[in-house]
Amino acid sequence: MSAEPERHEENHAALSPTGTQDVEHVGPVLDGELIDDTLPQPRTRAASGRRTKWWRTWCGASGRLWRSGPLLRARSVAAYRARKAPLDVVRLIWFVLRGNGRWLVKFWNWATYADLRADARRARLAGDSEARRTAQELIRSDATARWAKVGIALRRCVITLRVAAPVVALLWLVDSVMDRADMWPWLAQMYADLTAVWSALTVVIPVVLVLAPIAWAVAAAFEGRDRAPGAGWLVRPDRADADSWIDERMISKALAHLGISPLDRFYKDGGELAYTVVARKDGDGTFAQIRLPLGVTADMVAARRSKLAANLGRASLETWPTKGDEDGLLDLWVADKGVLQGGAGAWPLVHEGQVDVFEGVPFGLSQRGQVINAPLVGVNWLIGGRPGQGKSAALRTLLLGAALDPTAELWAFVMGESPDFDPFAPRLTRYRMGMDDSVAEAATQALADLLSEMERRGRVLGEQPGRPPKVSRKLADKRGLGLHPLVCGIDECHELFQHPKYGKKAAELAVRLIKRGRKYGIVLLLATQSPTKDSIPREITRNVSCGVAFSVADQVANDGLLGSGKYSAGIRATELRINTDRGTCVAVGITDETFELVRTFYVPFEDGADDVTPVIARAMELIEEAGREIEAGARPQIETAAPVAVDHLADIAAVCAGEKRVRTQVVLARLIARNPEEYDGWTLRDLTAALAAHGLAPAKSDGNKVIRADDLAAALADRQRAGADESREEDRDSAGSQGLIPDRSLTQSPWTDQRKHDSGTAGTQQRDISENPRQQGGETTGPDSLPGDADGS
Ligand SMILES: Nc1ncnc2c1ncn2[C@@H]1O[C@H](COP(=O)(O)OP(=O)(O)OP(=O)(O)O)[C@@H](O)[C@H]1O
Repeated sequence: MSAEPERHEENHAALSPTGTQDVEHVGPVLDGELIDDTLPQPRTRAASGRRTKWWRTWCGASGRLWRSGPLLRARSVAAYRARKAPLDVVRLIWFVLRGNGRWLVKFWNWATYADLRADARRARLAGDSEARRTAQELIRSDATARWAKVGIALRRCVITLRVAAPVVALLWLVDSVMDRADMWPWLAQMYADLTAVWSALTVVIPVVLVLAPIAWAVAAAFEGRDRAPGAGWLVRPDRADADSWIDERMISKALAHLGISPLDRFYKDGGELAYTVVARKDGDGTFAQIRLPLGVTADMVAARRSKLAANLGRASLETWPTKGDEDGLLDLWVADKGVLQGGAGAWPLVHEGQVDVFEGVPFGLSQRGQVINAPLVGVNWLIGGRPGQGKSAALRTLLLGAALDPTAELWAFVMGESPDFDPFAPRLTRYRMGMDDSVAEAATQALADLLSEMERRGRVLGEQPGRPPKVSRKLADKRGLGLHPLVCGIDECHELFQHPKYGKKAAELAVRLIKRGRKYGIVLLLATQSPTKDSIPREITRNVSCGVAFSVADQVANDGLLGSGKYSAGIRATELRINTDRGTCVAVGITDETFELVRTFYVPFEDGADDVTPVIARAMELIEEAGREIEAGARPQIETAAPVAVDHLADIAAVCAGEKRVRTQVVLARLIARNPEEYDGWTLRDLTAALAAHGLAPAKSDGNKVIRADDLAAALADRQRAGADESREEDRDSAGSQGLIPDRSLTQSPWTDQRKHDSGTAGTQQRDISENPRQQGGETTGPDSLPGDADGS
């Protein structure tokens, strides 16, 4: 405290000038302002606040950018390259040296005709004097030609020198004796140009002298590089699987160590593989297509799949070397590590949605991670694999999809005691489950009925305008025709085909159906544990369009399900591990790809989890909304489902009556007015097709398309004549037995069968449709007639 006044005085003393006592001395006066820092300082604070805010934003943005994906990748690649730099430099030097070495060898081989000499040597060892002489003559003639070329080149140099030297000497002489100002202007100009050229050369030559060795080194490094194709800089160290990331280099390396001798020779000779499709991301993996060198086929690579998988750092299941369009083209798809272990997720239609079976049913995820909409109409399916790997679940998914199409009719037969399809009962027109003979009999009868139905459908199709070759959505929607999709699933079908009493017949019927039913909207879905030639007829395995193999034990089962030759082509369900890969299958025919590795959707129905019943409930609602129902009484019989065929030609003639020619649009309008049920929805195309069926075509009149009354009259007369001839023929052949007499059971209509089975197996009472099949020990509780319209149309 006492120190303060003293310091004050000292300050005063320091400020007082000497000798002036009575003047009050103060320090220098400074202009200032009293600032009360307790008061707010708005402007300064706001400005600095803005600066801070801006700074924070900038820091945040640059931080985000710094941590962003591309920069992170660029940084990690840069850091990786920096770490590798010393090694890279050493490698580069080695490449340059090796490149020069390779050039030397090439030059030596060229200069000494090493290749021709080798030919001559081989010929001598083989005792082929003719070949040896040819090689020696080639060496001689080549040497003569080569020296001749050298001679010509030398002569040209000498001539050039001879002409150029005197000119240069003369120019130098003139320039040294004459002043440029005294020269003719053109001569002076020429000297000026020459000087300019010379100055340019003095600049360019040193640059070239510096660049040439660099270019030489680059070219030598290129020549001396590792011969495995694929760019090393593609390595992505930031990836978790950087050690096994797939690019051309990795693939080439992996192929080089398969132990295929022609491939090894190819690499030894410095060959480089040609990639017709470079490695690129394809769904959940990488795809590349490689043209294999001489002597190597895709099958040879496929046969060494596990070695290839090991070389690529993958599991066998993740490595798919298959034959491309040609034997020498290798299609290679390699899954991202571990990706196939995840399931396909929930079935997309489990909670909502409807299906058009003509468009397909969501079946699973392909190896590319895309949803596969599996075709149903126009194909047949054979699903197989070891027990408990997902066959029934896959069949159930397909049938569930079909159930969500209100126009589809579903039949199901389970040749064993399994409740897998019980929840379908309300939606099934026929359903039998069990191991007894009656189930085999019912299934065989169903196949026979399907065959009869197929024949009926063939006739109905033949009567349609333009004779369409197959059932389309449009035709399937025409209620009265009875051409709706009819899907019949048989689980554990080997039990049926091996049945001592019905097996042979069932197999025969199934083969006929598979061969011919596709066009008529009749689909057979077969599932089996045992796809051998004894349990499934060869003709079935040969003719099904969609083959699905879950984990199978051997090549026989594999090819039985997927088609012969598939195993050797690398399409192998044997690689699927039992239980581990449950629900994953190899499928052919379900897309345009040669094969698909499918993780199938799973709709649970086990251990108290039941997602199937709600879907079936929805399917029933859809049927109701569409005005259809599955009830025996309201169903039309198959045989009578086809309406009385409408005579299109007669109708057209009728609407044109009294007029010489009528425009096609007018004819169409009149047809619709005459019989809307038949002609509503017809287009000019349908009309043209209906005419074409009788050899007619619209004519042109004043730029319009017309139908001429004369043409119609002639066509009607022709038809009448042909009809008369036909009936005469029939009279002659009164036995009416041309062609094969179909088996009796084939002539029975499904309806007849349904009526028969309405009462269940022999001795049982007719069941109420609300009965539970389980209570019946596998009896059908489903309604047993075809879906149709509520109105019975
Ligand atoms: N796609 C799938 N995803 C996940 N799990 C599945 C899948 N498919 C089937 N599973 C599981 O596998 C079990 C067996 O399936 P499923 O009954 O369909 O096999 P299966 O091959 O028909 O057997 P079996 O030949 O004995 O009838 C199912 O209970 C289910 O747990």
